[in-house]
Amino acid sequence: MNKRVNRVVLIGTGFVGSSYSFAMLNQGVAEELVLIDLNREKSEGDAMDLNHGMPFAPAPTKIWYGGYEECQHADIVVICAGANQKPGETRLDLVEKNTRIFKGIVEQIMASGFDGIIIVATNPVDILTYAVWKFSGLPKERVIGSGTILDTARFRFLLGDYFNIDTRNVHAYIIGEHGDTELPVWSHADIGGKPIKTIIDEQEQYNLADLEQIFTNVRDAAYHIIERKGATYYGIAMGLVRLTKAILQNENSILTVSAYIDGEYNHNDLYIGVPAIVNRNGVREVVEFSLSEEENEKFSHSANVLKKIKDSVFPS
Ligand SMILES: NC(=O)C1=CN([C@@H]2O[C@H](COP(=O)(O)OP(=O)(O)OC[C@H]3O[C@@H](n4cnc5c(N)ncnc54)[C@H](O)[C@@H]3O)[C@@H](O)[C@H]2O)C=CC1
Ligand SMILES: CC(=O)C(=O)O
Repeated sequence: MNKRVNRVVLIGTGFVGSSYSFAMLNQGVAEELVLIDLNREKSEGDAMDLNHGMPFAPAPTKIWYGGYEECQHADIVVICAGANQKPGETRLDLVEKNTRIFKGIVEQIMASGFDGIIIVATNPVDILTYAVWKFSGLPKERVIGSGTILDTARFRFLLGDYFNIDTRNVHAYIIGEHGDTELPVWSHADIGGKPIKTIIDEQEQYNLADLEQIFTNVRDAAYHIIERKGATYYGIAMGLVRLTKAILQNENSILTVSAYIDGEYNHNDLYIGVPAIVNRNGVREVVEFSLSEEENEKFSHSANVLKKIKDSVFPS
Protein backbone atom coordinates (compact mmCIF):
# COMPACT_ATOMS: atom_id res chain seq x y z
CA MET A 1 0.00 0.00 0.00
CA ASN A 2 1.32 3.49 -0.82
CA LYS A 3 2.25 5.62 2.16
CA ARG A 4 0.34 8.91 2.19
CA VAL A 5 2.52 11.95 1.59
CA ASN A 6 3.03 14.05 4.71
CA ARG A 7 2.10 17.72 4.48
CA VAL A 8 2.91 20.69 6.68
CA VAL A 9 1.14 24.02 6.17
CA LEU A 10 2.87 27.14 7.47
CA ILE A 11 0.76 30.22 8.20
CA GLY A 12 2.81 33.40 8.49
CA THR A 13 5.96 33.65 6.40
CA GLY A 14 7.61 36.55 8.21
CA PHE A 15 10.98 36.31 9.95
CA VAL A 16 10.06 33.23 12.01
CA GLY A 17 7.97 31.49 9.35
CA SER A 18 10.45 31.91 6.51
CA SER A 19 13.33 30.76 8.74
CA TYR A 20 11.24 27.71 9.65
CA SER A 21 10.60 26.88 5.99
CA PHE A 22 14.32 27.27 5.19
CA ALA A 23 15.24 24.93 8.07
CA MET A 24 12.52 22.45 7.02
CA LEU A 25 13.95 22.31 3.49
CA ASN A 26 17.52 21.99 4.76
CA GLN A 27 16.61 19.09 7.02
CA GLY A 28 14.26 17.40 4.51
CA VAL A 29 11.54 16.91 7.12
CA ALA A 30 8.28 17.03 5.15
CA GLU A 31 7.29 15.84 1.71
CA GLU A 32 5.02 18.85 1.18
CA LEU A 33 5.28 22.34 2.63
CA VAL A 34 2.56 24.88 1.86
CA LEU A 35 3.11 28.57 2.62
CA ILE A 36 0.22 30.91 3.50
CA ASP A 37 0.46 34.59 4.45
CA LEU A 38 -1.79 37.64 4.37
CA ASN A 39 0.96 39.05 2.20
CA ARG A 40 0.51 36.58 -0.63
CA GLU A 41 3.35 38.03 -2.68
CA LYS A 42 5.76 37.38 0.19
CA SER A 43 4.79 33.71 0.48
CA GLU A 44 4.86 33.33 -3.31
CA GLY A 45 8.35 34.84 -3.41
CA ASP A 46 9.48 32.61 -0.54
CA ALA A 47 8.19 29.49 -2.32
CA MET A 48 10.10 30.43 -5.48
CA ASP A 49 13.29 31.23 -3.56
CA LEU A 50 13.16 28.04 -1.47
CA ASN A 51 12.49 25.88 -4.53
CA HIS A 52 15.69 27.18 -6.10
CA GLY A 53 17.61 25.61 -3.19
CA MET A 54 16.04 22.19 -3.83
CA PRO A 55 19.04 20.70 -5.70
CA PHE A 56 21.11 21.22 -2.53
CA ALA A 57 18.58 19.77 -0.06
CA PRO A 58 19.02 16.32 1.54
CA ALA A 59 15.58 15.18 0.27
CA PRO A 60 12.93 16.62 -2.01
CA THR A 61 10.23 18.82 -0.43
CA LYS A 62 7.39 20.04 -2.63
CA ILE A 63 6.91 23.70 -1.68
CA TRP A 64 4.22 26.09 -2.90
CA TYR A 65 2.20 29.06 -1.69
CA GLY A 66 -1.48 28.43 -1.23
CA GLY A 67 -4.79 29.12 0.46
CA TYR A 68 -6.50 27.70 3.54
CA GLU A 69 -8.13 24.89 1.52
CA GLU A 70 -4.65 23.27 1.50
CA CYS A 71 -5.04 22.63 5.26
CA GLN A 72 -7.63 19.92 4.59
CA HIS A 73 -4.99 17.25 3.95
CA ALA A 74 -2.32 18.65 6.25
CA ASP A 75 -0.78 16.58 9.05
CA ILE A 76 0.46 19.69 10.81
CA VAL A 77 -0.36 23.38 10.58
CA VAL A 78 2.29 25.68 12.06
CA ILE A 79 1.17 29.22 12.93
CA CYS A 80 3.81 31.96 13.00
CA ALA A 81 1.48 34.76 11.85
CA GLY A 82 0.80 37.96 13.74
CA ALA A 83 2.57 40.87 15.34
CA ASN A 84 6.01 40.54 16.93
CA GLN A 85 7.50 42.52 19.85
CA LYS A 86 8.91 45.95 19.22
CA PRO A 87 11.92 46.99 21.34
CA GLY A 88 10.76 47.39 24.96
CA GLU A 89 7.48 45.47 24.46
CA THR A 90 6.83 42.25 26.40
CA ARG A 91 5.31 39.19 24.78
CA LEU A 92 2.16 39.67 26.84
CA ASP A 93 1.67 43.14 25.28
CA LEU A 94 0.71 41.38 22.03
CA VAL A 95 -2.20 39.42 23.43
CA GLU A 96 -5.22 41.38 22.16
CA LYS A 97 -3.96 42.01 18.65
CA ASN A 98 -2.81 38.45 18.06
CA THR A 99 -5.89 36.81 19.61
CA ARG A 100 -8.03 38.75 17.12
CA ILE A 101 -5.80 37.68 14.21
CA PHE A 102 -5.87 34.07 15.44
CA LYS A 103 -9.67 33.84 15.53
CA GLY A 104 -9.81 34.52 11.79
CA ILE A 105 -6.91 32.19 11.01
CA VAL A 106 -8.19 29.23 13.04
CA GLU A 107 -11.72 29.57 11.59
CA GLN A 108 -10.28 29.31 8.11
CA ILE A 109 -8.07 26.32 9.01
CA MET A 110 -11.02 24.42 10.50
CA ALA A 111 -13.38 25.36 7.64
CA SER A 112 -11.07 23.40 5.32
CA GLY A 113 -11.90 20.15 7.17
CA PHE A 114 -8.46 20.01 8.84
CA ASP A 115 -8.09 17.25 11.42
CA GLY A 116 -4.40 17.20 12.28
CA ILE A 117 -2.07 18.87 14.79
CA ILE A 118 -1.59 22.63 15.19
CA ILE A 119 1.71 24.05 16.40
CA VAL A 120 1.72 27.65 17.61
CA ALA A 121 4.77 29.94 17.77
CA THR A 122 3.19 33.40 17.80
CA ASN A 123 3.44 35.35 21.07
CA PRO A 124 2.27 35.34 23.73
CA VAL A 125 2.57 31.69 22.81
CA ASP A 126 0.99 30.10 25.92
CA ILE A 127 -2.14 32.26 25.67
CA LEU A 128 -2.44 31.89 21.90
CA THR A 129 -2.08 28.12 22.13
CA TYR A 130 -5.01 28.13 24.55
CA ALA A 131 -6.88 30.37 22.08
CA VAL A 132 -6.24 27.92 19.23
CA TRP A 133 -7.48 25.04 21.36
CA LYS A 134 -10.68 26.98 22.16
CA PHE A 135 -11.26 28.31 18.63
CA SER A 136 -10.51 25.00 16.88
CA GLY A 137 -12.34 22.49 19.07
CA LEU A 138 -9.43 20.06 18.49
CA PRO A 139 -8.43 17.66 21.30
CA LYS A 140 -5.99 19.31 23.74
CA GLU A 141 -3.13 16.96 22.81
CA ARG A 142 -3.32 18.05 19.17
CA VAL A 143 -2.73 21.74 19.90
CA ILE A 144 0.86 22.41 20.96
CA GLY A 145 2.71 25.66 21.59
CA SER A 146 6.45 26.06 21.16
CA GLY A 147 6.42 26.99 24.86
CA THR A 148 9.89 27.03 26.38
CA ILE A 149 11.53 24.92 23.65
CA LEU A 150 13.64 27.93 22.64
CA ASP A 151 14.41 29.00 26.22
CA THR A 152 15.55 25.45 27.00
CA ALA A 153 17.78 25.49 23.91
CA ARG A 154 19.27 28.82 24.98
CA PHE A 155 19.83 27.40 28.46
CA ARG A 156 21.54 24.27 27.18
CA PHE A 157 23.69 26.31 24.82
CA LEU A 158 24.88 28.71 27.55
CA LEU A 159 25.49 25.89 30.05
CA GLY A 160 27.42 23.90 27.44
CA ASP A 161 29.50 26.98 26.72
CA TYR A 162 30.19 27.57 30.43
CA PHE A 163 31.18 23.99 31.23
CA ASN A 164 32.82 23.46 27.84
CA ILE A 165 30.59 20.45 27.09
CA ASP A 166 28.68 19.63 23.90
CA THR A 167 25.30 21.29 24.42
CA ARG A 168 23.58 18.05 23.37
CA ASN A 169 24.97 16.40 26.51
CA VAL A 170 23.49 19.08 28.78
CA HIS A 171 20.13 18.01 30.22
CA ALA A 172 18.43 21.04 31.65
CA TYR A 173 15.00 22.59 31.30
CA ILE A 174 13.25 25.94 31.41
CA ILE A 175 9.57 25.70 32.27
CA GLY A 176 6.63 28.05 32.85
CA GLU A 177 5.57 31.01 30.73
CA HIS A 178 7.57 31.62 27.56
CA GLY A 179 8.35 35.05 28.95
CA ASP A 180 9.43 37.03 31.95
CA THR A 181 8.19 34.60 34.66
CA GLU A 182 9.83 31.43 33.29
CA LEU A 183 12.13 29.44 35.59
CA PRO A 184 15.10 27.06 35.39
CA VAL A 185 14.71 23.58 36.88
CA TRP A 186 18.10 23.41 38.63
CA SER A 187 16.97 20.40 40.67
CA HIS A 188 16.94 18.31 37.45
CA ALA A 189 19.85 19.88 35.54
CA ASP A 190 22.70 17.48 34.82
CA ILE A 191 25.65 16.85 32.55
CA GLY A 192 26.41 13.23 31.77
CA GLY A 193 24.33 12.11 34.75
CA LYS A 194 26.05 14.43 37.24
CA PRO A 195 23.85 17.16 38.78
CA ILE A 196 25.07 20.63 37.84
CA LYS A 197 24.79 21.68 41.50
CA THR A 198 27.28 18.88 42.40
CA ILE A 199 29.70 20.03 39.70
CA ILE A 200 29.54 23.54 41.21
CA ASP A 201 30.28 22.16 44.70
CA GLU A 202 33.20 20.03 43.49
CA GLN A 203 34.99 22.31 41.04
CA GLU A 204 36.04 25.69 42.29
CA GLN A 205 36.28 27.39 38.89
CA TYR A 206 32.45 27.22 38.67
CA ASN A 207 30.02 29.08 40.94
CA LEU A 208 26.34 29.75 41.62
CA ALA A 209 26.52 33.44 40.72
CA ASP A 210 27.55 32.47 37.18
CA LEU A 211 24.64 30.02 36.97
CA GLU A 212 22.22 32.74 38.02
CA GLN A 213 23.63 35.05 35.35
CA ILE A 214 23.23 32.29 32.76
CA PHE A 215 19.54 32.01 33.61
CA THR A 216 19.09 35.80 33.47
CA ASN A 217 20.66 35.82 30.02
CA VAL A 218 18.28 33.06 28.91
CA ARG A 219 15.21 34.85 30.26
CA ASP A 220 16.20 38.16 28.69
CA ALA A 221 17.66 36.78 25.44
CA ALA A 222 14.75 37.97 23.28
CA TYR A 223 15.15 41.55 24.56
CA HIS A 224 18.89 41.46 23.91
CA ILE A 225 18.44 40.18 20.35
CA ILE A 226 15.48 42.45 19.50
CA GLU A 227 17.50 45.49 20.66
CA ARG A 228 20.25 44.48 18.25
CA LYS A 229 18.40 43.23 15.14
CA GLY A 230 14.68 43.82 15.63
CA ALA A 231 13.50 40.20 15.86
CA THR A 232 14.56 36.65 16.78
CA TYR A 233 13.97 33.83 14.34
CA TYR A 234 16.75 31.27 13.70
CA GLY A 235 16.62 29.62 17.14
CA ILE A 236 12.83 29.33 17.25
CA ALA A 237 12.74 28.12 13.64
CA MET A 238 15.06 25.22 14.48
CA GLY A 239 13.05 24.47 17.62
CA LEU A 240 9.86 24.33 15.54
CA VAL A 241 11.50 21.97 13.06
CA ARG A 242 12.60 19.75 15.97
CA LEU A 243 8.99 19.64 17.19
CA THR A 244 7.66 18.97 13.68
CA LYS A 245 10.08 16.04 13.34
CA ALA A 246 9.13 14.60 16.72
CA ILE A 247 5.52 14.51 15.53
CA LEU A 248 5.97 13.30 11.95
CA GLN A 249 8.50 10.63 12.95
CA ASN A 250 6.49 9.49 15.97
CA GLU A 251 9.56 9.99 18.19
CA ASN A 252 8.13 10.00 21.71
CA SER A 253 10.71 12.71 22.43
CA ILE A 254 10.66 14.85 25.56
CA LEU A 255 10.49 18.53 24.62
CA THR A 256 9.53 21.57 26.68
CA VAL A 257 6.41 22.68 24.87
CA SER A 258 3.30 24.60 25.81
CA ALA A 259 0.98 21.74 26.71
CA TYR A 260 -2.47 21.71 28.31
CA ILE A 261 -2.23 20.94 32.00
CA ASP A 262 -5.12 19.48 33.89
CA GLY A 263 -3.86 18.96 37.43
CA GLU A 264 -0.20 18.40 36.59
CA TYR A 265 2.10 20.71 38.55
CA ASN A 266 -0.98 21.58 40.69
CA HIS A 267 -2.60 23.78 38.03
CA ASN A 268 -5.32 23.26 35.50
CA ASP A 269 -7.03 24.63 32.40
CA LEU A 270 -3.88 26.28 31.14
CA TYR A 271 -1.31 25.93 28.38
CA ILE A 272 2.18 26.44 29.82
CA GLY A 273 5.77 25.32 29.13
CA VAL A 274 6.39 21.88 30.62
CA PRO A 275 8.37 18.81 29.54
CA ALA A 276 6.09 16.59 27.48
CA ILE A 277 6.40 13.39 25.47
CA VAL A 278 5.62 14.21 21.86
CA ASN A 279 4.69 11.71 19.16
CA ARG A 280 2.50 11.29 16.05
CA ASN A 281 -0.63 11.97 18.12
CA GLY A 282 0.76 15.21 19.59
CA VAL A 283 1.38 15.42 23.32
CA ARG A 284 1.30 11.85 24.70
CA GLU A 285 1.76 13.01 28.29
CA VAL A 286 3.10 15.81 30.42
CA VAL A 287 6.25 14.78 32.32
CA GLU A 288 5.98 15.82 35.96
CA PHE A 289 9.31 16.57 37.64
CA SER A 290 9.30 16.67 41.42
CA LEU A 291 10.23 20.32 41.80
CA SER A 292 11.99 21.86 44.79
CA GLU A 293 9.88 24.11 47.02
CA GLU A 294 11.37 27.24 45.45
CA GLU A 295 10.79 25.92 41.92
CA ASN A 296 7.20 25.04 42.82
CA GLU A 297 6.58 28.58 44.03
CA LYS A 298 8.09 30.09 40.91
CA PHE A 299 6.10 27.77 38.65
CA SER A 300 2.90 28.71 40.49
CA HIS A 301 3.65 32.38 40.09
CA SER A 302 4.23 31.90 36.36
CA ALA A 303 1.03 29.85 35.99
CA ASN A 304 -0.97 32.47 37.90
CA VAL A 305 0.30 35.28 35.68
CA LEU A 306 -0.78 33.31 32.60
CA LYS A 307 -4.08 32.30 34.17
CA LYS A 308 -5.01 35.92 34.87
CA ILE A 309 -4.46 36.89 31.24
CA LYS A 310 -6.14 33.74 29.92
CA ASP A 311 -9.19 34.45 32.12
CA SER A 312 -9.38 38.02 30.85
CA VAL A 313 -9.43 36.77 27.24
CA PHE A 314 -11.64 33.72 27.91
CA PRO A 315 -13.78 34.51 30.99
CA SER A 316 -15.36 31.34 32.36
N1 LIG B 1 7.57 31.25 20.44
C1 LIG B 1 8.78 31.76 20.29
O1 LIG B 1 9.74 31.28 20.93
C2 LIG B 1 8.96 32.92 19.39
C3 LIG B 1 7.87 33.55 18.89
N2 LIG B 1 8.00 34.63 18.06
C4 LIG B 1 6.75 35.24 17.63
O2 LIG B 1 6.43 34.84 16.31
C5 LIG B 1 5.54 35.80 15.73
C6 LIG B 1 6.01 36.17 14.35
O3 LIG B 1 7.21 36.89 14.44
P1 LIG B 1 7.96 37.42 13.12
O4 LIG B 1 8.03 36.35 12.12
O5 LIG B 1 9.20 38.08 13.60
O6 LIG B 1 6.94 38.53 12.63
P2 LIG B 1 6.79 39.11 11.14
O7 LIG B 1 6.10 40.41 11.26
O8 LIG B 1 8.11 39.06 10.42
O9 LIG B 1 5.86 38.05 10.43
C7 LIG B 1 4.51 37.92 10.72
C8 LIG B 1 3.82 37.48 9.46
O10 LIG B 1 2.46 37.22 9.77
C9 LIG B 1 1.70 37.62 8.64
N3 LIG B 1 0.31 37.81 9.05
C10 LIG B 1 -0.21 38.78 9.84
N4 LIG B 1 -1.53 38.61 9.96
C11 LIG B 1 -1.85 37.50 9.26
C12 LIG B 1 -3.05 36.81 9.00
N5 LIG B 1 -4.21 37.23 9.49
N6 LIG B 1 -3.01 35.72 8.21
C13 LIG B 1 -1.83 35.28 7.68
N7 LIG B 1 -0.67 35.90 7.89
C14 LIG B 1 -0.67 36.99 8.66
C15 LIG B 1 2.38 38.89 8.17
O11 LIG B 1 2.03 39.22 6.84
C16 LIG B 1 3.85 38.54 8.34
O12 LIG B 1 4.39 37.96 7.16
C17 LIG B 1 5.54 36.98 16.72
O13 LIG B 1 4.39 36.93 17.52
C18 LIG B 1 6.77 36.75 17.56
O14 LIG B 1 6.69 37.36 18.82
C19 LIG B 1 9.22 35.06 17.64
C20 LIG B 1 10.36 34.44 18.08
C21 LIG B 1 10.33 33.36 19.03
C1 LIG C 1 10.68 36.66 20.58
C2 LIG C 1 10.72 35.52 21.48
O1 LIG C 1 9.72 35.09 21.99
C3 LIG C 1 11.98 34.92 21.79
O2 LIG C 1 12.96 35.10 21.07
O3 LIG C 1 12.07 34.24 22.83
